[in-house]
Amino acid sequence: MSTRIAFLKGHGTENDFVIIPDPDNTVELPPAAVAALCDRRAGIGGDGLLHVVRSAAHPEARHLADRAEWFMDYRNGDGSVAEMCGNGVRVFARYLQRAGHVGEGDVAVATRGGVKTVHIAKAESGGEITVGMGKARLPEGDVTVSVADRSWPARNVNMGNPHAVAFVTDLSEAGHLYDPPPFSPASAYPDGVNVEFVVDRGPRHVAMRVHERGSGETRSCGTGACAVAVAAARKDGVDPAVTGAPVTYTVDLPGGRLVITERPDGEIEMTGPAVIVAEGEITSEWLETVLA
Ligand SMILES: N[C@@H](CCC[C@H](N)C(=O)O)C(=O)O
Repeated sequence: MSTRIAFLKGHGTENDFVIIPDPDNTVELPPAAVAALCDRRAGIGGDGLLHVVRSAAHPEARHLADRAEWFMDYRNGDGSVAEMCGNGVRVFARYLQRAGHVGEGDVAVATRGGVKTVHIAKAESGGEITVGMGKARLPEGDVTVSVADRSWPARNVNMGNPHAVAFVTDLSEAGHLYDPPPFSPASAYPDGVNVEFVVDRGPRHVAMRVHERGSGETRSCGTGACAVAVAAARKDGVDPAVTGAPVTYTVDLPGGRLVITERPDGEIEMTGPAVIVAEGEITSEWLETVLA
């Protein structure tokens, strides 16, 4: 018997996602199914997938159910699991709003990186979505990233997921980011890394490209933009914990603009657009064929 699985498609600054609403956690999504759904030619297409599940119905989030009704079970486009997705959690909140599960204002979302508070602004004030991303960790130690025969020193920044931030003189320097940029030492990122290449655009303003772990080069990465803002601030000699004042960076990405503020207590907020583009149904015959 054929069943149909509802899906939506959304993006945040062109970091795009297949969204699978599944409140009771009944849809099986093995890595091969996620990769097939995210395939841009033979599937729906996306940098990643947002599996929308009630926290109480998911073994990884049950313990968070009293703090956040919904769990973002995030997957990369290759089917791998990641701790956090900054654009994804904003698109996730937009889906909850569209489905009538939440209204404008604050919503708590459980992620593998902890509970995040997402604020949906009123439509009349632009409707942008802000997420409290938590604090950055800056592990000590030199890191190097390479593309083809070029190498750059990079800053190790952890936003719940791992990042290597390399400042370059021109964004074209990194060439084609088809493959994951090799890094050293291997011990810096035992589970792989997202790599950002960054240029200055002016005071508190940078632009970046990113190669995402598990997805390839994408047009935006929210956790990456936060990692870049923190690395840029430290490079500019600014640490809100020392100055006692928040600092805001504008981060331009190929897919749009994100605004990142780091507060004196280390908490980081990211604001940007989040859009639902389409909705439809996946046929179970297709999924079965793909998984056979
Ligand atoms: N696009 C995301 C990050 C998604 C996870 C990342 N690829 C990883 O494996 O850590 C974002 O907006 O933060």
